[in-house]
Amino acid sequence: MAQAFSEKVRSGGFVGYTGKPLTDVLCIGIGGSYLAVEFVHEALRTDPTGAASSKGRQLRFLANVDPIDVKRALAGLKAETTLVIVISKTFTTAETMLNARTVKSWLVKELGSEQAIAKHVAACSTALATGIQRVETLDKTKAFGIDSENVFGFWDWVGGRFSVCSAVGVVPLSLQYGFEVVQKFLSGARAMDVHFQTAPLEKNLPTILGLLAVWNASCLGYEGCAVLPYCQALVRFVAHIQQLDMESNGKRVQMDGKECTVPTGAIYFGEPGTNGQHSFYQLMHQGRVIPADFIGFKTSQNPISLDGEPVSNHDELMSNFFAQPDALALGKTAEELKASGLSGPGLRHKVFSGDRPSNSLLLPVCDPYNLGLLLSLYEHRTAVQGWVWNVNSFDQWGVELGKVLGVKVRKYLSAARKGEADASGFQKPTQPLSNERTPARTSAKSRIEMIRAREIFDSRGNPTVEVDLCTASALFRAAVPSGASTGVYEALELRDGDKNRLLGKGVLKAVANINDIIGPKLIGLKVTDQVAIDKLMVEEMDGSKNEWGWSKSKLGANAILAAGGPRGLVAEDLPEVSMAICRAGAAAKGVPLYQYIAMLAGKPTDRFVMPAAWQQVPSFNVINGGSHAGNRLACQEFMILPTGAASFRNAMEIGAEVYHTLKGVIKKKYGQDACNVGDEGGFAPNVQDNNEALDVLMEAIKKSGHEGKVKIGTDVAASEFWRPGSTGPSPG
Ligand SMILES: O=P(O)(O)OC[C@H]1O[C@](O)(CO)[C@@H](O)[C@@H]1O
Repeated sequence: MAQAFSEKVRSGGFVGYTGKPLTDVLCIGIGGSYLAVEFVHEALRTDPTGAASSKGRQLRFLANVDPIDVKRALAGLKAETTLVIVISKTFTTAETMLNARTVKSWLVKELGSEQAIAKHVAACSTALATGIQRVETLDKTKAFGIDSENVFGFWDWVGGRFSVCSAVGVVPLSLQYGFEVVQKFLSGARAMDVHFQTAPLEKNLPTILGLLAVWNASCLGYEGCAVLPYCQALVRFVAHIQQLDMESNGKRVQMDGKECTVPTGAIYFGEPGTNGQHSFYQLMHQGRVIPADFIGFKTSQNPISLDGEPVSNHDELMSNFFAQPDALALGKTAEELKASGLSGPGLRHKVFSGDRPSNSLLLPVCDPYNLGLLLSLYEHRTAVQGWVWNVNSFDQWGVELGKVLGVKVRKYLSAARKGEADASGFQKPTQPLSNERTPARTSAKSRIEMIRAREIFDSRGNPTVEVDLCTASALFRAAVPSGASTGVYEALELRDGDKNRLLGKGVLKAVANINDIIGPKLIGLKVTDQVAIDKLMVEEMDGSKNEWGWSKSKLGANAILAAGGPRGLVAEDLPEVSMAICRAGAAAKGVPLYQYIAMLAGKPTDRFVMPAAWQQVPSFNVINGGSHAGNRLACQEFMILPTGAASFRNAMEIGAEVYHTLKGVIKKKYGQDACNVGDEGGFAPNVQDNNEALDVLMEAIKKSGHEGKVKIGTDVAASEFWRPGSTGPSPG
């Protein structure tokens, strides 16, 4: 079937939707439905027979679900002349099916009709193998629009990584190189099958190689295995062997379900020689012991001999092929180095321990037949190891968990793009990553889209941090109070300490911490996830602590506060309340800020002293003491709150009237100079104690005619005047 189809396509008997011959083939498949086919294709590309039989044709692969791979695979292809082969044993593999749908949409767009799919898409699957699967898979391929005539089956007991000799490899390779070339490849594979089946064990190559692999991994404990083809045409061979061996034999339990008692499998890697020599061979010679397979060919696919050169280019290559295993095995002792005249401190660096195992496989030439031999040799070698270890080399449960979790993440991403999505089910490191990865930032109102900080100056001329936080719908701005007084429980704000600028009080470091560290981590997070965000900033990103608790000294309390936790109370039972995020959170919830903060703190709002009708009571800071003034008053701030006002406007009027009446009272009692104001605009008369300040204030309230409508509030800043061991406030 594959032969007839490939011949028809190659001869122009089967043409595309617009009647043009199909000269280009794009294979869509992954893992075992891709790697070996690409390896053989790469190897045949420069084989003279392969090169001749594929003239004017292209074979390409699309495996990775990364859309970049789509771009690369389609670059320069014309839909009219392209035949797509969807290769999937199950016809369900997520990456393959998405890539197939993507390319299908390209075909339909380019060719202008869904009908084109029957002419431009074929499939290799377990479609025709057994009754049930035939029906199931043919349904799937049919639903995709593929003509059942162009579905090529193979047996469902063939594992993907062992499937290149089935339709999986035969269809695309025959299309590219002609069936005759592929037949030679198959006969090489068959010859190795027969050898494996019939040769006595001591001469049985796959058995010997398989046993050596077990010996190296399980008895000698070597974890790696380097596959080193001295042939550029085998550039994708190692990738295939990596899957073949690691997916087959990297197992934890044996066939009977019991735990494996020895390590199984190995870490396969490699590069064609001599490239690898200039890369990882250093470690193989003087670092870890890594068993290696050297693969070489007596004759090159592309022989070159230059006049005047001592050897041909292939001989040059093969000199390395022969030299490297010797270097690994024999090494070089210090004595040998000394005997050759070397001495001094550098000598030890030139010692090679040797005794490093390797196999050397020398084949005649890299042609279709020998490629078949090589492929089959490694397939059987893989099976031999599995039998010794008593593991099932033909299952791959290890890839399942990631697939299942991938489905969960996919669901999350899909929901996040549409609106709300909850990342809390993921591991901690995955949560911010998945948020970062969701640029739609989902529910426009509630996701942080941008955070930008800057240095500003407060009313006292002190630099402080201001933050702009944007969601898709609004900008929320917060500036950090930069206090004159510092409570002992306060977290530690970060100042630049550069005495040449702003007396060391600059906050450019804190600003940079927001712009470069905090901000990027918060993009995409929900503004209503206040507690989690504060925890993230305070505990994970900053992480500093002092005797009182989280001190925020690393990133700076001022940096964290602008976006995150409060100026500083480190007491554990207080919620970390962010300013900018908090404002955005309140807006997202549609409640006033005070109510939102109370909600976060788990506190009721019924005792808030504000009329329900207008919600906000201005608080006027009218008498200053403590660190805010140079008087003897210990208490830092006395405030008036016009809670009996009829409206906000009325409250402002009352506040202003009391304030100016107070000025008159103070002037009369203490003189004009007592009307000077303190740090925050309150008067700073030279009163002797707190009671006297309250008396002055009460007099002003009465005099202004607002008695009964105004409450008095204070911010005493107690830790500024109460020192441990002292018996009372000082001063005043
Ligand atoms: O051929 P399918 O069914 O698309 O599967 C592709 C690959 O995915 C795996 O099942 C898991 O990686 C491989 O074993 C297989 O080769």
